[in-house]
Amino acid sequence: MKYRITRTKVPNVLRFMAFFKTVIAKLATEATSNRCNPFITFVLGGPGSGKGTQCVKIAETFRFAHLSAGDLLREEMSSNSENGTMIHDIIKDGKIVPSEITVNLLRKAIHSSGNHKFLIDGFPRNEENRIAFERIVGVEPDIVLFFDCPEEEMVKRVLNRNQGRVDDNIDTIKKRLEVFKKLNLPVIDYYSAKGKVCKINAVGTVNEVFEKVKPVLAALRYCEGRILDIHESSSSSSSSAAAAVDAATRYHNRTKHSLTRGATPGGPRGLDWANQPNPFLPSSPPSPPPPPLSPEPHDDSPPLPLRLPPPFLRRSPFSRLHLPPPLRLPLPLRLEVHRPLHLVPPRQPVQRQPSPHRVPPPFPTSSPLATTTLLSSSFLFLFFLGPLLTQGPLPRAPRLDISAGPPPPPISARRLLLHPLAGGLEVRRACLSILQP
Ligand SMILES: Nc1ncnc2c1ncn2[C@@H]1O[C@H](COP(=O)(O)OP(=O)(O)O)[C@@H](O)[C@H]1O
Ligand SMILES: Nc1ccn([C@H]2C[C@H](O)[C@@H](COP(=O)(O)OP(=O)(O)O)O2)c(=O)n1
Repeated sequence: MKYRITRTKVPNVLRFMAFFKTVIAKLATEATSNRCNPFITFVLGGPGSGKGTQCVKIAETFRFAHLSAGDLLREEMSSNSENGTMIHDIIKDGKIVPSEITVNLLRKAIHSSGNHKFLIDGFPRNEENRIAFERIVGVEPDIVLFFDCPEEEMVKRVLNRNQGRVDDNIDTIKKRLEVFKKLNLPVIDYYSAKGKVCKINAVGTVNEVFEKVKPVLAALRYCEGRILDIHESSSSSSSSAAAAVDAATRYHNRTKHSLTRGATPGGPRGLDWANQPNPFLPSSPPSPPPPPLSPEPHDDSPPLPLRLPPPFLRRSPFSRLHLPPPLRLPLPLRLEVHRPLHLVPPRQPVQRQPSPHRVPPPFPTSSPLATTTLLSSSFLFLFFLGPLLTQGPLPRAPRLDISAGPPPPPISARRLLLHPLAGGLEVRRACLSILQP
């Protein structure tokens, strides 16, 4: 069963192309800004667990910017600012400074640092801190390092710290430990549930603990598909392995295999996704063609107007979508787009065989609604309408072939095609017809 799709109003299609270009540009901008997001590591643990000590080593070795919330607050406290006395009193009492103050200090430090990888030490201390950071700075941590240390060890270390801090005394430390258990552990639980916490046993010498930290940081090179420029600056036993990884990373960054370059159409060195192989071609051998459809009942009813909900009707009514007589579409469905599939106009038109897109079985056969959901507007848009309309001149007869297997419950073609389009395909005044050849 074959239907021909023709386009009748070129200016409308141009408008649609402009819209499509805008969408692509927006996606590209988002992708770029994602790449520029800072890499945030929250470093948590009780008072005296060794957060600051380990942060200094991590920052040196892996070139992170180290921002200690406590240090920023102490600086603010001694700068005679209007909040100085308040901060002093809160810290001395072992309590937590209002989030707005701490987060703004952190935000300024992040923006002025010039780095893009941060260790944020001693933050967030409570849920309020966490929520304020997400609201004001607008990012979540990529990972959370949690230094787990027994209480008696923490007390011993704090009392030996000897930095003249107003809160390093036995009375304040007891309160801080209570605050840690009551307010900070729930934050750690929150990030644990999100799979972001890396718990490190903080017992042992400084170097022993650092040996446990190092592999965590080294693994971040490839965190979430991003290649971070995380390199150990000190010589290490694994330096030859690291050098091999670096060489591979540099190679990938130089070539079209780069994960971070050329993601926009017409990118550097002519890398253009449009010229890349069609990623949707099936890798397995094609399955045999489905048996032909059973004969259809004749239907003389006039073509159905395509009803689009507002706001799609704002400018002008959508044109009619001429549908053939009701068609039994047994399952599974197969859509074939007889056009090369590109999302942007190729420099050189590439001739390709039709690319069949199987709607993956098992198809839910019981509910027509479930079926139409699979053929959603974005599906049609991405795989059929969008590519067609951005290709420049259409071929004489672009075809959308719908073929189907033996008949389980019948589904009307009107329902199948109207429902997804009416669901929100944002095409203004495009004029499409589906015609029987
Ligand atoms: N692994 C360790 N073993 C023994 N002492 C440590 C260790 N790590 C840190 N210290 C010492 O304990 C004290 C508290 O460490 P610090 O890094 O300031 O902890 P935090 O930032 O978590 O409060 C410091 O005097 C530090 O030198
Ligand atoms: N997010 C934060 C971090 C620290 N503070 C206050 C309260 C803390 O007891 C002090 C000292 O913090 P700091 O991180 O330097 O303390 P420790 O390194 O855990 O001993 O600062 C805060 O109010 N909010």
